[in-house]
Amino acid sequence: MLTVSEVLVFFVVSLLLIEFLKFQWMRRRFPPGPTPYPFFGNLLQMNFKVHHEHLKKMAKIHGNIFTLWFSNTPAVVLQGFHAVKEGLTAHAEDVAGSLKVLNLHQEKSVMFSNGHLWKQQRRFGIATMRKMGVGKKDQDYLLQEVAADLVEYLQETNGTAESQKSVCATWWKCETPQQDHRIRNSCLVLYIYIYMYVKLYNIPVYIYWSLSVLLHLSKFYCHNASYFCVEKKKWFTSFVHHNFLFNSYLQTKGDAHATYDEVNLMQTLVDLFIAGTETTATTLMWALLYMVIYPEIQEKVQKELDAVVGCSHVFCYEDRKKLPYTNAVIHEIQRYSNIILIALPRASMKDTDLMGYHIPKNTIVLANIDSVLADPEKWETPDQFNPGHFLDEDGNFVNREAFLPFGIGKWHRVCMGELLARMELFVVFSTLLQAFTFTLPEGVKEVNTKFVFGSTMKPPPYQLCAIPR
Ligand code: HEM
Repeated sequence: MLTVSEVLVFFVVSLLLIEFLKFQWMRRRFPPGPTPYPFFGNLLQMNFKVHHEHLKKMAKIHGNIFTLWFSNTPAVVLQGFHAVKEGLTAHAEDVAGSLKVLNLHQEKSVMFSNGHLWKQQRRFGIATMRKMGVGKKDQDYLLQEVAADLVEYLQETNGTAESQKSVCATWWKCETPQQDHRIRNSCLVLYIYIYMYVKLYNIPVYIYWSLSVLLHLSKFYCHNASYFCVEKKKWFTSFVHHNFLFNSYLQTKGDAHATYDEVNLMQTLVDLFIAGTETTATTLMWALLYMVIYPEIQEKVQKELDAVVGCSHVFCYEDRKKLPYTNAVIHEIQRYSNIILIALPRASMKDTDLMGYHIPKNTIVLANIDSVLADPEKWETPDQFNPGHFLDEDGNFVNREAFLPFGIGKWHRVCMGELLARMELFVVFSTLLQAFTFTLPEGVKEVNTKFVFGSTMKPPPYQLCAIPR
């Protein structure tokens, strides 16, 4: 006769065995991958997070396309340039679904929508950005203003250094009321938010300030943001009502299949805030950190700026063509800092074949951008900061096909703000390096460059000095 505990053990073992066999049965339809454990899938092997180092190890064992199980949910990972390119261009239409198809998100706006709604919102967003001057001279002017304000701000904050005008404030000392270091670290990000986006979208400063603070400090992401929109709808609507963007949105109403409504509008704005603010600001933070770590590269950039355009030049995006070294450094900053390790998760819209494997409909597809930007088959020195990756033997700028920090594909889910971001990075970075030399504060010898894992990979908190040139 079996005791109660023996029955229990038998029951648990049978359950585990059934789960294990179920996994094995389901796995046969997917690309290979590490063995999933009952209930957890591969979560235990991954320490419950998708870390690029884990993915690298798994790709070595299972190849450039493999399956991970998040509990019972399979995700196909594309690793390295060829797999990512094949998945996101040759099969772009098939894997362009957002996670809505898996019922994980409410379908609204751009990032988390599909089909007609996504196309219409995305097309509207791109057209509106163009209308507002993105990619044109108008945006250059705005960015020049932003950059000039930033320079002025840095010049003014030299108060903390008693003896020297030359030592400008260490950046986190800008006016933060709280002492929480995370808030202090956010300061530069917020500062850049305000200056860039207030001007680009023509919205009153205090709105951007409060929204940025809310988004950033309260971790007001995704569903929280929609909650925010719904709860604060009246307030929000009254402010966007006066805005150019809202007006142009309303003008497009009247189409029988139109997806333009206030909730979509607000969610699109939130998407643009989230996707467009932290990314560029984080890249700029890496940019200055690398200039401090590689002073010889900083010096070379400054020499090029001085020789080609001079010290009082006001930069526009077109200037990049005359400044190949500076342009190469900015590209290398993006490649090396690699702030978004994995593209937005997508889902297969139908059964499809990818690199010889069958991918069933509604499977999550993760394109590992990090593995592309550090693909040893595509970069001469993937683990080194080397602007030479983007220069030919004569010092001319060269584009590299594996440079995909914005994703890939002319239309399908590739970053909507790529041009805007490129312009921002070029104009702000060049202006700052023309005006200042960045160094470590006195007494600081070492800098930690191990990124802080989050929605974007940020540098750890650091301090630097901006010395006027
Ligand atoms: C350095 C700056 C930036 C980087 C590295 C970056 C990178 C990316 C990446 C990797 C994706 C996912 C692409 C994919 O899944 O294939 C993305 C999507 C997106 N980005 Fe950016 N981005 C940047 C700046 C911006 C800016 C300035 C904006 C807007 C003003 C923006 C708006 C968006 C939107 C709306 C999406 C979702 C597109 C869709 O689902 O159709 N991004 N970005």
